[in-house]
Amino acid sequence: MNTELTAEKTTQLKGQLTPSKIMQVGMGFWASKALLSAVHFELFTLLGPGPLSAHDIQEKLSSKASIRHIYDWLDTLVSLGFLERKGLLDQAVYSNAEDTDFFLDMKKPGYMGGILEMANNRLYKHWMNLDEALLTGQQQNESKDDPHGNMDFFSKLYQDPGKLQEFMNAMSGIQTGNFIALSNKFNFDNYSSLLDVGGADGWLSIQVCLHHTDIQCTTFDLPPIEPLAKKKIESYGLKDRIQFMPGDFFKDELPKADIIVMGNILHGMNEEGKLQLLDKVFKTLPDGGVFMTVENIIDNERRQNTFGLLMSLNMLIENGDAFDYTLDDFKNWTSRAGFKRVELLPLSGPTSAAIAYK
Ligand SMILES: Nc1ncnc2c1ncn2[C@@H]1O[C@H](CSCC[C@H]([NH3+])C(=O)O)[C@@H](O)[C@H]1O
Repeated sequence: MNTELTAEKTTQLKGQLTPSKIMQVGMGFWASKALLSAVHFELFTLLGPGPLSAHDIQEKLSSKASIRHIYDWLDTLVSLGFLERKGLLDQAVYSNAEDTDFFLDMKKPGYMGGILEMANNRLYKHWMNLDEALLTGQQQNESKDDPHGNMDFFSKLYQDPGKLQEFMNAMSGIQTGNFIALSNKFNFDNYSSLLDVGGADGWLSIQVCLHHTDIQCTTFDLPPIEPLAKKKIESYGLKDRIQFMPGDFFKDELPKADIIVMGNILHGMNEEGKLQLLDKVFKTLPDGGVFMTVENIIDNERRQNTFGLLMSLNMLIENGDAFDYTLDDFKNWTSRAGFKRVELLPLSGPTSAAIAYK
């Protein structure tokens, strides 16, 4: 059978094709930025107490843009489902949609906008240089001119207290659902101690302790984090159960624990750094101990987890030669370190816990 496409068939085929997905993704930064600006201006917090008109919003933002453009921005957010609206233009009042009210009102406990604040303030402009990153393999963030890789950019980032706090909030924002899911899904009953390496302000330890009364946690991170972590741990009344230990996971010994967790740590390393940390973790754990990472583990076929794949490109932007990985990769590295078996525990959305048993 002649399988060549005739001119007529090609035209027919093209008739069925539409560029809508290409346009949606290609121009997706418009929609992304409209939402990120709303987070930046705390629009969903402004609307927390109740509906406002476009004029009210313009005034509260001290905006000098035309009211027409304020309508355009707000109605974009309506069309995307992030706002609700009654009436039209000068008769309209705007209110939060259910999800933005829950997750993006800073005055509500479910607020997770930290990651979007950081996306607006840092990642958006660093991603502008993805072309350069793909050609050079070099990181494109604040440490672009002095790159060292393997998460070394933190020493520079943390010199700015605003950026330090913003980064902590971003990490809590992106991981809250995952840490709660991990606390619910993993059986912590057989273990009495947990160490969270690179535990930031202690959010994972807090969630585990809130869900399980018999476990003691240590959260290990760089010294500048200590005051923020202690404050947060105390605010949950957990200072007797969660200890902050300052240190450098490459240079210092890790404290002993039955379970060692790393959330979004291994992906920030090149392969050598990953193997070095895994060796250290294996030596620190007792027999029967457990190691788990909480990351956007890419599916083994590398076709499904778009967010995980994009996160890996984000690691190129942030660290140069660092990358996210599949469960097969994890199995390969952990078995080289000496672990017996691995399993995958899906958490929320694109994130899973990859678990290795000693
Ligand atoms: N060399 C290092 N030693 C200890 N902590 C580090 C080091 N380099 C980076 N970090 C910390 O690693 C964390 C990476 S971000 C991940 C934070 C958290 N585990 C979460 O899942 O949300 C940050 O809190 C950094 O301060």
